[in-house]
Amino acid sequence: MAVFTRVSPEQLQTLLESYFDAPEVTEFQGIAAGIENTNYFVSVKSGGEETHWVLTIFEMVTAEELPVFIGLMQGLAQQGFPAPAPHPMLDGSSLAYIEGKPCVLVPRIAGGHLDTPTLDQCAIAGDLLGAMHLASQSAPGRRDVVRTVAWMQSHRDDLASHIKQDELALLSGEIEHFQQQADIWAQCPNGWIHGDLFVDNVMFDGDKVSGVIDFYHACHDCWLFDLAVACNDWCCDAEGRYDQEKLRAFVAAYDKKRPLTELEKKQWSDALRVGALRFWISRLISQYGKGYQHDAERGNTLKNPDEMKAKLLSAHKIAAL
Ligand SMILES: Nc1ncnc2c1ncn2[C@@H]1O[C@H](COP(=O)(O)OP(=O)(O)O)[C@@H](O)[C@H]1O
Ligand SMILES: N[C@@H](CCOP(=O)(O)O)C(=O)O
Repeated sequence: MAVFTRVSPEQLQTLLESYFDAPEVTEFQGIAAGIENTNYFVSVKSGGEETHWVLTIFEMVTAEELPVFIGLMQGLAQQGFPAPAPHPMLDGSSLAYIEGKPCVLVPRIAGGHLDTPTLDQCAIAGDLLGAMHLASQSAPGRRDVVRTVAWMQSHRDDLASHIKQDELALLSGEIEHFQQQADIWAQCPNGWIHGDLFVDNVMFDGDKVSGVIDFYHACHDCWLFDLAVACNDWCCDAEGRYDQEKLRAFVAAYDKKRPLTELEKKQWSDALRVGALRFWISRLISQYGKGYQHDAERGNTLKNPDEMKAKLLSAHKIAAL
């Protein structure tokens, strides 16, 4: 369940009046999926037209952090990329508040996410990610990467007493390996990355992509990491078994859209390792970390860190492109 903030019909009406002329709410329903924010489906009639939206209330992301994400989504949408750009209010601003929390109203995307993508759908996602990287070049704003070596090291120290010795050794070794390659990563093409292009963040309506959601991990980083994070989910199962055909299809479609450099091709296995490492750490933090977000009382389901460890270990065996 993911409705952490309850909104009354009166509160919703007041909010919608800042977006629409004489709005009449025709649908208002909490969305069960999701683990971080509160989301509601909202439909509104205004000026004789009915429109469909998702109201996202932010539980973790702060009002100070949001403008850069809003600018990115709006910039991508202007380029024709299917990002649900926050709708501006009548005064032109896109960041609203409800119950003292920041919120946005975004267009409702048709369809839903896939369960297990096919080969063709992996190719579609590869093309989509390449398109996002190209389109984001003209998007405004900048957000520095959060999951740096320093971030990893500090969480490794917090996690040390919770995980097994061999896991701690693996974690430390991988962080050091990543750190030693800093000069190489600095030479890889970079820009805005989605940062979390898992299967559940790409919506399909029939055979076509209808939208991409959850841009709240987006930041400036190596594009190859974004490709790796996506492939670790789209082309690899929970036991860490890569599907080589899907991997080839995903990467080939991406490469066709945004050709990979020779250095990126060489770094492929290392990128998959870093991609898995970052999410292994974030899932461990959710489970054990200080001030962790996904506590059981809120009804959250923890994502299994072992899956990311398995992917990390398998990524060692993936050849260069
Ligand atoms: N723009 C949208 N259009 C349609 N459904 C959406 C939209 N945004 C979110 N959702 C729905 O809400 C769910 C939770 O959204 P998500 O951003 O993944 O939440 P969280 O960050 O809390 O995990 C998604 O799985 C999807 O079903
Ligand atoms: N995709 C990540 C979780 C991201 O969390 P969200 O709340 O931003 O959807 C994972 O699988 O670990």
